[in-house]
Amino acid sequence: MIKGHPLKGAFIDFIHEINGSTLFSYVEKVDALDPVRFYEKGIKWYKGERFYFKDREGEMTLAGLGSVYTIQSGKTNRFADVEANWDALTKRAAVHNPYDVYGTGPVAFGGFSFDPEQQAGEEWSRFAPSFFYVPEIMLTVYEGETFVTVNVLCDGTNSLALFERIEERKRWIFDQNDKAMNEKAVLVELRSGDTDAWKNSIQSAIQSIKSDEELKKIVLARKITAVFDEAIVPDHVLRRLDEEQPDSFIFSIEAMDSCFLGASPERLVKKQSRTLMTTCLAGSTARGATEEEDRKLADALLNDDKNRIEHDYVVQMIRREMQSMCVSVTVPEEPIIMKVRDIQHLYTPVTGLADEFDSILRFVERLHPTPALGGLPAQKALNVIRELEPMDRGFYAAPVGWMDYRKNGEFAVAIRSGLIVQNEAFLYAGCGVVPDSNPDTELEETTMKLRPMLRAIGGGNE
Ligand SMILES: C=C(O[C@@H]1C=C(C(=O)O)C=C[C@H]1O)C(=O)O
Ligand SMILES: [Mg+2]
Repeated sequence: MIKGHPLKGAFIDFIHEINGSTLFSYVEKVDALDPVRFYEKGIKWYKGERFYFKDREGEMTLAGLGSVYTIQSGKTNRFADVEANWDALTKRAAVHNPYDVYGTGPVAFGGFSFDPEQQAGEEWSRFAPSFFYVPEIMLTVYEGETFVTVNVLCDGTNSLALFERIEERKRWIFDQNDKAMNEKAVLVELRSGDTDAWKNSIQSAIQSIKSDEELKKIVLARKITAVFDEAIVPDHVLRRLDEEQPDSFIFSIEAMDSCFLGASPERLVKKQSRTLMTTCLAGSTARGATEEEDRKLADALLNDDKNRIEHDYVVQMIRREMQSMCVSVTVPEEPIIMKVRDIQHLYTPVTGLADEFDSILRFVERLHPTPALGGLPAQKALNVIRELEPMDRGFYAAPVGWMDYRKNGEFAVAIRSGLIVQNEAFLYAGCGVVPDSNPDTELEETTMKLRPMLRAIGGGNE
């Protein structure tokens, strides 16, 4: 800690008293700094250990650098294990947070894989069935104000030198005015996979639904691979997503040499004190070239039986789960339209009131996967997905986000996303299959959903 820092005395007392490793966390209010720039600058010391998360309303952004503490779990019991691990750390932490603003103080960022029972794909080797880390330095922008949180994991042996090092890095990040990086890898090949085989799997899913009275919907996804001439710099992709998709969640999570990132329109769940927000998002159509065409497409979507059914299964499940966990739940009668740059969706926002001390993870566990990404009922749909999808979804379509030391936090559904490993990018898109699905139309829908990531990595469709 630098000389004269107001928390120096508190820190010295703290390191003398601790027994085992304990978190010392402090929050300061700082001048505004572009959070993408903060993330980019962090590459100097924290490459492979950075995250970014911006909500779709633009109300809050988090950017984290470094990893002072990691939480991972096995395939089973993962929500309870993560919760217990995080609780144990935060209960003993010394937190100096005079601001008490949402998203400041100790935060763990990460997520859960879509389906831990899916056969592990090599490209996802850096991502455990659940994977979270606590940053060393984190920037929070909340309603226009900027805060920085510093987390130090003290084990009784580290000294003030560790604080000095972090403070020095922090100062460099805020002071140094270096230029943004802008060189760019060139796309050499786009592998779309076997689209005929994929359409056959849609047909098989339709058959599965028709032959099982209980099974209503299955979401199937596909993966494309973009190969570049040299290593892709994920920072460039993040910056482009942030600029090109102002109405989406923007997220990025680095895990050593891999980076998973995307621009998702879909909130899984947000908890702020007693208030819960979640989203039913399913049913899709294109954007129009003119305002009038755009409106016509939206009207057609609102009145289309196939898409309304696809959407309604999501509403049914989310309403049921939320009612079982909340004291009150509000679900609008009819969906509205959500528009993002390349696509429009049927959208039903859901809110609820729960106990302040309920954990965000309880909601994540109960809601994931919603029928927007898995199907209805979830377990049966997952069995069909395991059988028909020849890939590991990894963190695609899964909960990605953050939780704080007060059981609050927010998770997006990590769609419109891709995994970057060296010079390859794996991009994913899926669609909701119901008996009236048409394989050609579903293929087109997934192509449309791939566009934001393709544009951001520089793979055409500007
Ligand atoms: C599965 C994806 O998107 C989901 C499927 C939708 C649909 O089938 O209409 C719409 C929104 C998302 O909930 C994806 O983007 O990969
Ligand atoms: Mg659809």
